[in-house]
Amino acid sequence: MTKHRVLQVGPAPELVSRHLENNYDVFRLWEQESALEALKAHGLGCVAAVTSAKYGFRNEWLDYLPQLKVLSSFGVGYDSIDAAELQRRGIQLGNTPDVLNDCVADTAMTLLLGAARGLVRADRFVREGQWPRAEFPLMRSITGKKAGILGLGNIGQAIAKRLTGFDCEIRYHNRSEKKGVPYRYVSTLKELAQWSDFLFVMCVGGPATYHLINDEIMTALGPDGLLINVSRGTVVDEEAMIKALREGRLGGAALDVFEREPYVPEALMEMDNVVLMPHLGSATVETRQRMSQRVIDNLDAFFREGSVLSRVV
Ligand SMILES: O=C(O)C(=O)CO
Repeated sequence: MTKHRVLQVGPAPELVSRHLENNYDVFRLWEQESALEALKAHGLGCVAAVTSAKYGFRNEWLDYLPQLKVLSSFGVGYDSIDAAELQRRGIQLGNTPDVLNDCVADTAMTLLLGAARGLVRADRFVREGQWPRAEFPLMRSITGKKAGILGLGNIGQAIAKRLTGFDCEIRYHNRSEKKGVPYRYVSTLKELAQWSDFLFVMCVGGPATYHLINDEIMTALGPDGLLINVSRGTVVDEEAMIKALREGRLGGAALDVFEREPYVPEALMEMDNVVLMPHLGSATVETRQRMSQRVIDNLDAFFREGSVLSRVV
């Protein structure tokens, strides 16, 4: 039986790459000198493509992929892919939701605990031999505090569940109120920020949420407030955040995502009240294994049954 031709946009985890090599006729786009030229020459036969939230997918490629029927993407976020354009062309898009909820929520808690209690600073303090000579500053308690969540989807709810264990009071803001959740809805983001000690950003990325966290929101969160972002860097106005942190209008920031990854502004690296992670939200062996399997299952299900399992469009 002839194998379906699959366009692989970027390097993938071993499990995915091995499955593709064993079951499909793979065209490895990232190894080509010019993606567009390569697609002009070889795109015609590709019926499927595999990418990730990180590598995304460019609309300009679609003109050279007339037989493309399905795109399977590694990651829950798809702001780097134009889902509406795929839908318009009748191309299915599959992603990897749910299998990473707990892991991303754990990352959010790691950032909260690390930032509020000064873990990174304290580690540096010990390693640099400062302990015998100096007093480490008092940090902030977590238990019983007010936690706001922007975006109470499945991951937001997994964060809320963890915060409950710390006796935190939880409120949230979404585009609309969510039925059947035990947390209070706040109708404006500014009001939520004003109320919160910690504000978790867990909404989707893309144009609809671009710079939702702006100067006004950070000022509302205030000089003792902590901003935690595990969604997309584009949701936070990075320049405004740096200014607010510098001027003491925002207490601190704990960030897994940035506006121009992997570039992180120098100004943030110099700040003691900032904790930085290189987009590791779902980066554990167990979770990446489950995400890899979903990428494979989405693709195989399409060819077996005509529909991906986790369908975006
Ligand atoms: O899956 C995604 O989109 C992520 O960014 C996980 O960190």
